[in-house]
Amino acid sequence: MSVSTHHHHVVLFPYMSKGHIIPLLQFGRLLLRHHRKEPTITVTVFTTPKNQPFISDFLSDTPEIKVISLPFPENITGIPPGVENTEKLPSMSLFVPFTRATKLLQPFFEETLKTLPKVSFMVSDGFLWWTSESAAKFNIPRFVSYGMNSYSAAVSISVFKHELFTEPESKSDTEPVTVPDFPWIKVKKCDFDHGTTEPEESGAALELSMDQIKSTTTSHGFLVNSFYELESAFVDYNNNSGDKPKSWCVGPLCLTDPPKQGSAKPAWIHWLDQKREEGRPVLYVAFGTQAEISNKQLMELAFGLEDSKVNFLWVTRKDVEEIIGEGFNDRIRESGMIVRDWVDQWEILSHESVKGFLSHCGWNSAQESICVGVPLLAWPMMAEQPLNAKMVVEEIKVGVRVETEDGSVKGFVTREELSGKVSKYKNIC
Ligand SMILES: O=c1ccn([C@@H]2O[C@H](COP(=O)(O)OP(=O)(O)O[C@H]3O[C@H](CO)[C@@H](O)[C@H](O)[C@H]3O)[C@@H](O)[C@H]2O)c(=O)[nH]1
Repeated sequence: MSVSTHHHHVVLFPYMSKGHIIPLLQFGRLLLRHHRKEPTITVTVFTTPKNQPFISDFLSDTPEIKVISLPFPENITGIPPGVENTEKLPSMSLFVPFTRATKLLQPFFEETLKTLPKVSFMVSDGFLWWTSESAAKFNIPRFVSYGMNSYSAAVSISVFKHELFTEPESKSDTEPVTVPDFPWIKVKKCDFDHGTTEPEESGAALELSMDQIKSTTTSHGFLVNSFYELESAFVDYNNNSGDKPKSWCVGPLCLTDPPKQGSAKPAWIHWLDQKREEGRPVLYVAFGTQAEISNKQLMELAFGLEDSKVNFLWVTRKDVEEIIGEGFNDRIRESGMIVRDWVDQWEILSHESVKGFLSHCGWNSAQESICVGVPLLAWPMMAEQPLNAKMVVEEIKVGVRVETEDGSVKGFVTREELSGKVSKYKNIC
């Protein structure tokens, strides 16, 4: 198959986690939209069989994007058979073996590349470090994307460059330390999640990070799902520190989501409509696709919401009633709705009834909330979420932080803290 010289073919390869898949699919949509008048671009997305249905469904408005599945590796120690997405991992402590296993896709990826029309450029996830080797073999410029914003990248780079937390005796987990390149920002060691708390696993996690960083620095560019005006000082910092590829702000990618096409309204939208008619503001509660919340913490959250007397729509992967026991659902029948389905979060956040978002501050969720003008109650749990929460609260000033009992990111949040913050927050939103 040949293509004209004016035609571009772009390959997208997202990491197998919905928080990473969604923005890259939105980027694919954006590319096609720019070339709608004169279709001169084709887009191919690579994934694995169990991720394909979600991707095809997400792209149902854009059937011209081709999706190719490569067989996900089998018999990986610790990874249950059939798990091809971090959402299905029994624990996020398996992040390193799961991510390492993706390298076994490389031969299939390269065999398939040979059969495709010439690729103009590739955007692959930073976690799939090995795709930069494939790109080099085929002479394809590779752009890297991690799904994170420029603020968290810049703060992490500065902390790493100045070795802020490398001296073992230097800082406790929760002691605030000034970031040298951004003296108005203070961070704590626990703001930087290395994916594991086990010392024997931290070597493997560090090695994986180093491979990912190395492949990033040799990439052609860095795509950031954000916009320059939101975090210009941090975009400039990233682009002025010399040795890395230039970063390009291509967001907010959530704005590429197509308008709803007259499909039947789900029950939670009806519920939000009803709250609008009653004139009751609603707090939306959701923690993305991979946060791990213990049953004890989940109960405390439920009681905190109940105590605060706020109207809330809570989207969760857990069976709240089974964990809390009978009675809770009856008590909150008037004020709360708990949903265990996949929802259209953008549709919920855009609803007039939703006046606040209790969020883990995954970057997609935080940016979606910023875009629709819904203030955040920031409860970061892992990955770069503590930095996103800091940005939202201290930099953009569109949120209030939920504090843990011991000040650490992984610490416990009490019902009193939650109900207190929700009440305080009700007054500002
Ligand atoms: O029922 C649901 C659940 C989620 N979403 C969407 O799924 C995405 C979730 O992404 P995000 O809010 O970023 O959360 P995570 O899934 O936790 O994201 C991971 O990936 C992000 C991007 O790299 C990181 O910022 C996070 O720390 C990391 O946990 C968002 O677009 C949501 O709108 C839905 O539409 N419906």
